[in-house]
Amino acid sequence: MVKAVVLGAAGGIGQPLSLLLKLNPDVTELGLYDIVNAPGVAADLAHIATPAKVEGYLKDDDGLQKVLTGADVVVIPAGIPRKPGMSRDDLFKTNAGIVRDLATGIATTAPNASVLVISNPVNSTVPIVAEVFKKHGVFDPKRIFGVTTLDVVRASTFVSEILGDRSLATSIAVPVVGGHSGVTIVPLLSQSSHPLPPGFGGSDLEALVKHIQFGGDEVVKAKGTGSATLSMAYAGAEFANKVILALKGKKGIVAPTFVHLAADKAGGEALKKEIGTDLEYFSAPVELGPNGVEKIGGIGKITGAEKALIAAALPDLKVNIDKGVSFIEAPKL
Ligand SMILES: NC(=O)c1ccc[n+]([C@@H]2O[C@H](COP(=O)([O-])OP(=O)(O)OC[C@H]3O[C@@H](n4cnc5c(N)ncnc54)[C@H](O)[C@@H]3O)[C@@H](O)[C@H]2O)c1
Ligand SMILES: O=C(O)C[C@H](O)C(=O)O
Repeated sequence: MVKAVVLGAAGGIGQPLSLLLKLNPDVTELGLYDIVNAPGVAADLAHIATPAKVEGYLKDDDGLQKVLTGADVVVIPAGIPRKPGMSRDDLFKTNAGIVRDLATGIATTAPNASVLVISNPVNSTVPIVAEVFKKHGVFDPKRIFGVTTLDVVRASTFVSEILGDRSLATSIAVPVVGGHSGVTIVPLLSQSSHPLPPGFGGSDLEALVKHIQFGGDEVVKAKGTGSATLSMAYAGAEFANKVILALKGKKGIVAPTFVHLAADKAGGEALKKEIGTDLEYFSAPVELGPNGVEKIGGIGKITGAEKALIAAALPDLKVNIDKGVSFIEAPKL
């Protein structure tokens, strides 16, 4: 029995993500919440012949509390998206408050749920959720995840294009570490499961790295009115389905995700040493388990250029993380 909940379920990401979660046969209950249209989206999805019972709620009549009751996995795509010319950080002033309020609802009604944060800026919204949980005395770093899967999906797709075989895209795995914005997105292409062609390097490699780091900007520019929704729904469902499988006891599932490094003390400390930082959050390959984060993996062998990319990511990451933490200012634990 798994209850999955989507907060922001009527939005551009929320609707296709809810559809994909409805298709997961392990989901027995699907709770949808939004400030608009969630009951309608729920009524529509409820007719799909898969096991999940679907319910939709609005803010009135304690909708947030109702949807979160009994939740095992809560995915948050609530909040405004970018328009051309905006950075993800420009979304902070609107989305920080939205995420804080939703996290407060989770902390009080479903403190043991795994929380998957999609709302941008992820590098700041994940610390916001953590600080809210600390304030309520229910902080468990093993259960709070920043969803960076779209960067991994983009890396697989773009590498398959370079290899000239798109059919490989679903089997190509490239670890993407750091965070989820611009230069904090660090693809470790030297560790691609399918190596790049011999001689691929120099400006071609730099262009590929930029394509992955700024893939989100490309979509924002092409759409003109918002950001990636369909590819994000795909990526969000892929990550949520992994979390659900691990929750149900499947072993050995590893995925990059932005986590508090105390989620695995030994792994987190080793990672900090490896990358030379005292940051509390980083996206790293994480082994998932029934209680959330099982193990934080290291970076492993990387090239000099990749070391430089990690070093370039750290200052921005620190600014983003500090901004999220100070927005809530929980008492230090
Ligand atoms: N992590 C990632 O890789 C990634 C990728 C794409 C988009 N995003 C982010 O996801 C967020 C959503 O993007 P979108 O395109 O779906 O936006 P959208 O505007 O289409 O949908 C957002 C939804 O959130 C709802 N909402 C707003 N305030 C709410 C609240 N307090 N409670 C519940 N619901 C609320 C809105 O009513 C709307 O339905 C944005 O912040 C965007 O930047 C993240
Ligand atoms: O680019 C954005 O603002 C949305 C998202 O973070 C993405 O990477 O597509």
